[in-house]
Amino acid sequence: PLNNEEEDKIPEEGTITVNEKTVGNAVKHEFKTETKRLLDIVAKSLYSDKEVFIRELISNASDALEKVRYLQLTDEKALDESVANNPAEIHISINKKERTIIFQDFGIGMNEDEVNNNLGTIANSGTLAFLKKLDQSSSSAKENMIGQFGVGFYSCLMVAEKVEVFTRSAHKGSKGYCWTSDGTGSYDVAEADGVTVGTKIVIHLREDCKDFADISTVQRIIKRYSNFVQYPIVLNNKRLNTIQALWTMNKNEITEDQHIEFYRFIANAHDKPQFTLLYKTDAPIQISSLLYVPQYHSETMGLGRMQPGVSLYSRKVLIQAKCKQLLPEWLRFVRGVIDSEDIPLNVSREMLQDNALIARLKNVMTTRIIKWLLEESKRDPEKYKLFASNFGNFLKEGICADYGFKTDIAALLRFPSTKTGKDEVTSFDEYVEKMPKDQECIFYTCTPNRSIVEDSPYYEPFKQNDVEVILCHEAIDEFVMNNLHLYKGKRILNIESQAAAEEIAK
Ligand SMILES: Nc1nc(Cl)c2cnn(Cc3ccc(Br)cc3F)c2n1
Repeated sequence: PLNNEEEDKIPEEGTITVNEKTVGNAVKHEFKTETKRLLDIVAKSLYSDKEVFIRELISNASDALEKVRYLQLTDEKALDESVANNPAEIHISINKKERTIIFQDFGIGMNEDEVNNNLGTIANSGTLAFLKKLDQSSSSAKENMIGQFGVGFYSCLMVAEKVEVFTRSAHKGSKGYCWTSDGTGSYDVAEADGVTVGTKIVIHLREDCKDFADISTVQRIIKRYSNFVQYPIVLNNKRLNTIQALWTMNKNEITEDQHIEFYRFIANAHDKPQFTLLYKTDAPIQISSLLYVPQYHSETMGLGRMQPGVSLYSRKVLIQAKCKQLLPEWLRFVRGVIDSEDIPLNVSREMLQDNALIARLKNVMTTRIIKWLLEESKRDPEKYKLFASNFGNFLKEGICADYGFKTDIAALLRFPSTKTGKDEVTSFDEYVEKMPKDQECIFYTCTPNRSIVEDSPYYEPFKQNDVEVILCHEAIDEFVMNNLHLYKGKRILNIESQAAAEEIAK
């Protein structure tokens, strides 16, 4: 929610005027049937909530700015002179009275062909084929860029009773065009004068979508989805996006204060992170991630179950906040961002459920997080001991619930034993390392405290043979040890079991 002075700061009235004039007659085009079907699919299912049209148009504008900046660097002389004086910004202007929201970018713009084809391109590849490709994990970034441009734009037809697009390509000598449609069956294209290089999209909102002409609604949506877009987003003359997408920077460029600020922003937290991981990889999928382990967590204070806290981004644009499918439940204490350009921007909440790519992303990230925690345990054993004790329950849940990573998670556990000092702990690896050569099992006992073990008859033979016994004080430990059952080939036995009595009698 906006606090008052901030609300005051943004003028109510939009500042983008529409002075373009069409020249000559408009050419009417029927939407190809494929296009119409795609329109329906997009309007009805592809987007879980209408508000994402703002994200989509901002993303198109950002891509368009990227393209013109690239051309300025590589082929300056091909560009219209006016380009050099245009701001590399995205302007959004809303007008409550007229019920309009206008997006203007000073990007690469479109020529007549693109105006006609960018919408058609994806429909040409067939609606279902397109949607299947959208869902495929292998689709490369450039492929879904087309999808991005085309489908993204469609989304504004979900909220519009009429759309006017004024665009002029940045390439020297290009004419300006005006594309208009009410999203039903056809669209008009006409040449236009007075068009600035780039693209201006004037959306006349439907009655039931007038909220998108409300300043605080639009500000909230932009902050939520597009807060990390690399170009300034100016809403009614107020610059919005300020926090940098830290995860795209290099590790040594980021200060600890930036981490703390970013962590508090994305985790909506007030503490500091105790562990930080900046992880990027290009194969098997492109991932840029910045993850944090909080200092504290709410489950110990019985304040209810922590909600998963990692958000899914694609090229700095939010896809899904606190996405449940990104990590297994037992890692719900991890906070941060996972950004993958291979995820189609338009993927909807439903598609995340069984998306093959998401499942692979989850596997890669779970493996990397376990490795990260193991590294932290070696970097600072004392600090890690505190983490293992405060967050041990999450790890133990991972062993009981999460197949495939049991042994790796077990290596992260820390327990006292009959050989550790009072406040000391040991690990399975340490236990196995210290074991006599001929010992083949790991022994443990579940006991409320250490002193009870000393007098236990079961412990007697282990004491005699100076065999270390792991001490488990938590109820869940019995399940953990049973579930684990083996650690690196060593059976894990409760000293009260028959098997243990046989082992120690050898
Ligand atoms: N902002 C922006 N800039 C550029 Cl360069 C392009 C290229 N395609 N698109 C999507 C799109 C396609 C057709 C129509 Br009509 C409108 C529209 F937004 C773009 N949007």
